[in-house]
Amino acid sequence: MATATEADAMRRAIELASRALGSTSPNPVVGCVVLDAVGRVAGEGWHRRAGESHAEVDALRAAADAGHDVRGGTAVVTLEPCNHTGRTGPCSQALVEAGIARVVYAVADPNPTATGGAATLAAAGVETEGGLLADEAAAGNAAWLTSVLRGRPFVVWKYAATLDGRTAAADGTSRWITSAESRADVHRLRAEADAVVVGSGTLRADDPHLAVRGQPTPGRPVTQPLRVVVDTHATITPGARVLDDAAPTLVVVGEEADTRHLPGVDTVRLPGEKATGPTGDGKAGIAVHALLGALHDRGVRSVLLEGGATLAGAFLAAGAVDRVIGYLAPALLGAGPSALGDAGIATIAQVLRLDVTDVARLGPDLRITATPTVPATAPATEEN
Ligand SMILES: NC(=O)C1=CN([C@@H]2O[C@H](COP(=O)(O)OP(=O)(O)OC[C@H]3O[C@@H](n4cnc5c(N)ncnc54)[C@H](OP(=O)(O)O)[C@@H]3O)[C@@H](O)[C@H]2O)C=CC1
Ligand SMILES: Nc1c(N[C@@H]2O[C@H](COP(=O)(O)O)[C@@H](O)[C@H]2O)[nH]c(=O)[nH]c1=O
Repeated sequence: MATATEADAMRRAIELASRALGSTSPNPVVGCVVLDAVGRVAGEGWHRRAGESHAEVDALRAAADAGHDVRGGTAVVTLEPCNHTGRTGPCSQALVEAGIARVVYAVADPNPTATGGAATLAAAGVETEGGLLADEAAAGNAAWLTSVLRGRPFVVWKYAATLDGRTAAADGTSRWITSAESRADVHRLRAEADAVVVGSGTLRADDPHLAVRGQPTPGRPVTQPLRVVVDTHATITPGARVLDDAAPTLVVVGEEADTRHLPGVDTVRLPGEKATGPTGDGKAGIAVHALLGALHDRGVRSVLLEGGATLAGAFLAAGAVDRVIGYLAPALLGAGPSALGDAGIATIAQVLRLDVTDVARLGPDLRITATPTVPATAPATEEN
């Protein structure tokens, strides 16, 4: 049974892990607090980016640097210590060698290549306990856990709308619907995501930049996401703002697209799919799961879908939205595009219900975070 000190240490480890959101893919975020034999904090650590030290090794090093003896102590870690030698050595071995007597972890590692750390520790005589604050730790690692379990990135669909659900005015103007506070929060979402995705409609309407501006989270280094434009017919022009060098950009085009006007631009050709279902208009677009598969192959574990309504509808119809974040401004437009296009829902019996997980005030606006009550689905690929 974990102690209150260990629970406090786990809360701290979850906070430490969150500092690296957006920086560790394809790895998880992991935090670790090492307690000495009498339960004092000896060292803290977290995994900062793929290829760098894992959280346990980072915390052991911090303890050693501070001159603390951790023999007979306890490692409290948000994810089961890994058991494999990747770019760094196995953490289970490092903990054994440091003389750690007990390991408390939150979430078992579902990754087939890394799992088994708890068994290795137990075999070496280390007491192990899993499951402490597992729900909180899993929520902090939702993107990575989703990507391991579903074989595609975790998708957050974000939109900014008036109270009557409009995302632009009738003449197409949209800057700005939401407040400066809300927009700063969107830059935090971008920094925490591996990729930001928009459709070609948004590209043409807004010429968006999509990079992180400023420093959304004080004290945390800014990581830029991959900017992704879904543009079947390669309509993007070389002068588009999204093609500057502020962050990498990937242009996703159809198999037949002519990309000769885009020398030096990173493009990927993907198969199309026709919108189906009772309300589908039959127009071809890039197949959503092929898109997510291609991003996954590039190490993308979390996607921020920033619109527009048409692409968001396709993602929802494909069961590929895991979280919805709506920024609602106390303003009315009455006309103009709505937040969501056709999502293949034809009748009220098919309505997509959401659970609200958070409501926050950002300046004058409301931010509502919600998840589909029916979990988003795995990709419809042959291996599933
Ligand atoms: N306030 C907000 O939060 C936001 C507002 N907006 C506003 O929304 C409007 C643009 O939205 P919208 O016109 O819906 O454009 P989208 O950004 O949703 O782009 C839609 C286009 O994406 C391409 N596409 C490629 N694959 C797919 C697929 N599988 N499913 C659907 N589309 C696909 C299609 O064109 P093709 O196949 O030819 O490439 C399609 O027409 C603008 O007014 C913009 O200002 C946009 C984003 C956020
Ligand atoms: N109008 C609007 C948003 N619009 C979104 O922001 C994109 C522009 O990004 P950038 O060019 O990087 O500033 C645009 O294409 C659309 O996706 N977002 C918001 O948070 N609030 C707003 O009021």
